[in-house]
Amino acid sequence: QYGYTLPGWRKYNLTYRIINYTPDMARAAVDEAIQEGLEVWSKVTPLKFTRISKGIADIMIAFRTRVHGRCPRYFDGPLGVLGHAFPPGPGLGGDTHFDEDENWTMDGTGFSLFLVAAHEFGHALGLSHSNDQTALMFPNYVSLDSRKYSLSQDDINGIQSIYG
Ligand SMILES: O=C1CC=C(NS(=O)(=O)c2ccc(-c3ccccc3)cc2)CC1=O
Ligand SMILES: [Ca+2]
Ligand SMILES: [Zn+2]
Repeated sequence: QYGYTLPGWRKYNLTYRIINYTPDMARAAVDEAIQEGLEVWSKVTPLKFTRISKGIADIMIAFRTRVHGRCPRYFDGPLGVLGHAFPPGPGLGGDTHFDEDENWTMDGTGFSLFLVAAHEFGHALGLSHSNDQTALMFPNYVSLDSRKYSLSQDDINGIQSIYG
């Protein structure tokens, strides 16, 4: 059963901004992985994501290492934690950071940015972890072939319990 849900966004039109890029992947590949990670959720809810290239977006996306900016959570170097996202809300709410010390790839060798992004965006939309090991919100990374990846019913029940 999906984890209990935090209050979600009180609007369906959300903006996102990619602050910086990882050198591990082509920019276009990063843009695509982020867009697909968001589409996983917008496909099953009334949510709409609009990309902006400057100013403050609801979901600010950045690649960071160790202690970074005014973020209260830190990264731990290669492996371990791959990313973190803040639940819906003003300011840091919704912001999603990826650990730049990881090897981000789309070919299955390193970590799939698409998969980790989809998981983190689940948090940025208000979902917590699920104990259903087939769920995207399961706490442990399973390197599936992200091409044929789809949401589990548990994820869908969870997100629709907030934005149904
Ligand atoms: O709140 C937390 C705390 C710890 C986390 N660990 S992680 O960054 O290594 C991570 C773990 C699992 C995933 C994942 C799980 C299922 C499918 C795809 C990715 C992504 C990131 C991820 C996270 O969002
Ligand atoms: Ca790490
Ligand atoms: Zn952070």
